[in-house]
Amino acid sequence: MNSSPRLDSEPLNGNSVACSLFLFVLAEKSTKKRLTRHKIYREQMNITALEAPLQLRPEASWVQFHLGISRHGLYSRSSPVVSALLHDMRHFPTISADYSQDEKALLGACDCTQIVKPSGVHLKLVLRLSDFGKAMFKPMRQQREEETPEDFFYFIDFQRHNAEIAAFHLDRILDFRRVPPAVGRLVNVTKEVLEVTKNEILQSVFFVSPASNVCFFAKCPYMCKTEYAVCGNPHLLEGSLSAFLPSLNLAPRLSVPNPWIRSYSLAGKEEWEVNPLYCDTVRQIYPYNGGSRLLNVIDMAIFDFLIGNMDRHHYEMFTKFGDDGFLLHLDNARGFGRHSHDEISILSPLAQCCMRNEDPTFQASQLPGLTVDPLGSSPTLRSLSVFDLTNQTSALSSTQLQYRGLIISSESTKPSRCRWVRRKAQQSVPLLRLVLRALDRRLQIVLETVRACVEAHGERSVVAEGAAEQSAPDPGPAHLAR
Ligand SMILES: Nc1ncnc2c1ncn2[C@@H]1O[C@H](COP(=O)(O)OP(=O)(O)OP(=O)(O)O)[C@@H](O)[C@H]1O
Ligand SMILES: [Mn+2]
Repeated sequence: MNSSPRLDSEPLNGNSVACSLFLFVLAEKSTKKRLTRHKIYREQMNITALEAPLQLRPEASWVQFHLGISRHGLYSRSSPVVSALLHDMRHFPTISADYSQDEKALLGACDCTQIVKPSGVHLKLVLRLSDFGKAMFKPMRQQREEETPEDFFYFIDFQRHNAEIAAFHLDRILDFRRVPPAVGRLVNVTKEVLEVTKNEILQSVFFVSPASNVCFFAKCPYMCKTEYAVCGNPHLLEGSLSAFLPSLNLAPRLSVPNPWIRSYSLAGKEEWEVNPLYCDTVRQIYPYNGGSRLLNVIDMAIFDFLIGNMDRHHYEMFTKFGDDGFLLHLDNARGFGRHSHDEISILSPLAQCCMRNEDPTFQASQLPGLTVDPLGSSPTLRSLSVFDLTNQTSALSSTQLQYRGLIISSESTKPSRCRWVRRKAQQSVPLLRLVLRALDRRLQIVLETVRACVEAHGERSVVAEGAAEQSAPDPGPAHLAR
């Protein structure tokens, strides 16, 4: 188990969030030298300074997002914070940019033992916005409508920025609320990254391509070639912004290897791939031998099957919520790669853990967005219509709006770019329909799997009544901030 560095810290409260904000400002103020150097750099580069207003607002959407995290999920069902946060992440100017911690590990700038799996090819940046909120920026690496080639291994698959966005909306529709809010944005890599970053290494990896576009790449020990760079057009680069979780100091998280992890080598096979009774072993081992952890892993498998994500090597949890806290569905960039193929192996935790007796496999409330009727002649899904393009439910229109968010956010940009984005969006409409069809199809497979289990072992031993949270022996604190 790969645990986060500070498991023993005090519970997070509102004061400590405010305190950390002030510490941040103090830290920023105290690094005068660095700022001076940066100022000189900006003057040399003839860059107009984007001065950050040192104003911290406790009502800032990202602060409210952090304070609203509870043992039931990252935000509450009716939380107004999410839309405010999405708006702010899309519109607020950046005041700084840096590599993420795991990318820094590759540069020797931090302790590699604290990093789950450093990845250099996946260029991503941490952007700080003018309200001091942070977001993880994943740039567009391939055309939106491109399917992953059949011969690609999942671990060399591209990261898809739009998969991060779509996964957030699907997770929200399913009522899991375990994916940090994510939004699309056109980032001006010159103004919003190069001109605001204090990281000299990041500054040094910028270059202008033969087509006069501004590009940059990750400094990494392998595959550091300009063909792996990302480029603006000439400055604007489409990407996803995911809201940052509270820092590990304030809200420690565990990173746990997924028991159904895949082999990250060309020929290797993991035990779950060859042993159909693998779940019986997992079920006997802490923490999967009690509480709702195994059910949560099954939730995650269902989510991953729906989005087609084979890259769930670890999951993270807030330590404060204990063993039965929710699993964070972080990093969904390898979802939605192939709408024409359903990867059944992702459902293995659900299929293999179909229980024969005692402990029921499913909580009736497990898929809160779904009405699971495993014995019904045709499995029904309360929110099936949200995936149906012809059925305009409010949930659907919000999803579409977000898919179209990239177009909306481009309206303020240059006309040529607007036309380009609009053309792309038009091209992606048939794709959207294929993805929605895949979701419908996969949902039927999930419900079919549950039904087969019920048919084999009887409903009473498969489906339990009551919420998983209520059955937890020690529910722990309800709120991250209390
Ligand atoms: N929204 C977030 N807030 C805070 N930390 C995050 C967030 N998203 C990701 N991280 C941290 O950054 C790490 C890397 O992120 P992510 O997995 O999305 O990128 P990646 O390039 O796919 O990396 P890897 O190859 O390690 O999976 C995560 O394991 C997590 O600890
Ligand atoms: Mn990843």
